[in-house]
Amino acid sequence: MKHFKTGVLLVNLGTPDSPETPDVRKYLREFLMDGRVIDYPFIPRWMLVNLIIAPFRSPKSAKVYKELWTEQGSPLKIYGEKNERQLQEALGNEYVVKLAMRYQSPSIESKLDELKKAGVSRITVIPFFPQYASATTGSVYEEVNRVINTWQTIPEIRMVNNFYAHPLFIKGFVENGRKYLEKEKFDHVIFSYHGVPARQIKKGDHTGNYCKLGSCCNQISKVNQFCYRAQCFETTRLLVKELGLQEGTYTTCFQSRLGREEWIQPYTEQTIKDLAGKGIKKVLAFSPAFVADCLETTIEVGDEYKELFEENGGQHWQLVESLNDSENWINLLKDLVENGQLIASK
Ligand SMILES: C=CC1=C(C)c2cc3[nH]c(cc4nc(cc5[nH]c(cc1n2)c(C)c5CCC(=O)O)C(CCC(=O)O)=C4C)c(C)c3C=C
Ligand SMILES: [Fe+2]
Ligand SMILES: [Fe+2]
Repeated sequence: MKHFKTGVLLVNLGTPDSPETPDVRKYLREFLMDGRVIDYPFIPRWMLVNLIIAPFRSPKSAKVYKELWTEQGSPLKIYGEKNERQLQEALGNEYVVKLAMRYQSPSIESKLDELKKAGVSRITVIPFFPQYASATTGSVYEEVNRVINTWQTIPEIRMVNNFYAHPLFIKGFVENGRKYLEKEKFDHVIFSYHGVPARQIKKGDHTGNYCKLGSCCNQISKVNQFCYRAQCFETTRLLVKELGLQEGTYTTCFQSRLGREEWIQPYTEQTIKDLAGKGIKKVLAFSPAFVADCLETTIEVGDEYKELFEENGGQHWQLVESLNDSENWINLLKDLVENGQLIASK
């Protein structure tokens, strides 16, 4: 029997082409005009994005992107490109590995086209989001389907949905965090995940009334297996268990709220103020919704939240780096390609 190659499409969110305001504006427009990110009808979404967010936010975001940018470019993209090479090497020449970005470049369409031209007989799509959200994983699925639907011949496609409970994902963050925990004593550990609007979580509840965004998210069951908030809590539980943290010494919270709508809670900013107000002085911060360090980890958690903590009386704030180009991350990607995902934990 002849063997044909398998394609692997790695997809991260995307980043501006440069940290200059026009490129940041172009990125924000494409990103926020996605109906899964700002899920308003087209006209109100267009007005909000083009008349309010893009003009006012772009120069401010460009300023922080300039702090993040390195000589090689945006860390999110640099790590993604390195992961593409690392995974290709780990999998060998039976596979063709390509990296795409959901927004800006390189596009999903261009990379699927390259896989088609390479003659692959099946494709595994791995969105770089540990926890499923409609705004991220859902959006990658939608775009992959849109492109594939234009093809005459549609190959076998497998799409990884999540890996928030995968042992290698947990191991990666545990090993990164342990380095700090073994060196010094922290008063508290924060697990800060990217937030989403509360309404979007409720929209994803297929029963219509199970998720109250409260203690219902404290365990994963058949009913809420796709709840982003519940998946984040599950990641925390698994990390806490492996790290041996005591009850009351850690908090799960949600960062990066945009706009006036309610987002999932507790908010990271409020958590930081509350902890500092209680006399907590030393905090170790994990950001396990991201597999690569980016604006949201390095700048928001690493710099801005550190500043907020110190302004409120905190003394020491330490960010745990993401999986980036680590061996654990490449082993996890290899396992997702070869064995599929493990849904939830026991
Ligand atoms: C971890 C997964 C992510 C979810 C869920 C998510 C939801 C989400 N994000 C916005 C708005 C913005 N996000 C921005 C940056 C950004 N977001 C993620 C990941 C998730 N977003 C990443 C990896 C990044 C960083 C990219 C980088 O270049 O380093 C930004 C842009 C930056 C800024 O101006 O603050 C916005 C805006 C919404 C509205 C949303 C849920 C609906
Ligand atoms: Fe985001
Ligand atoms: Fe929930």
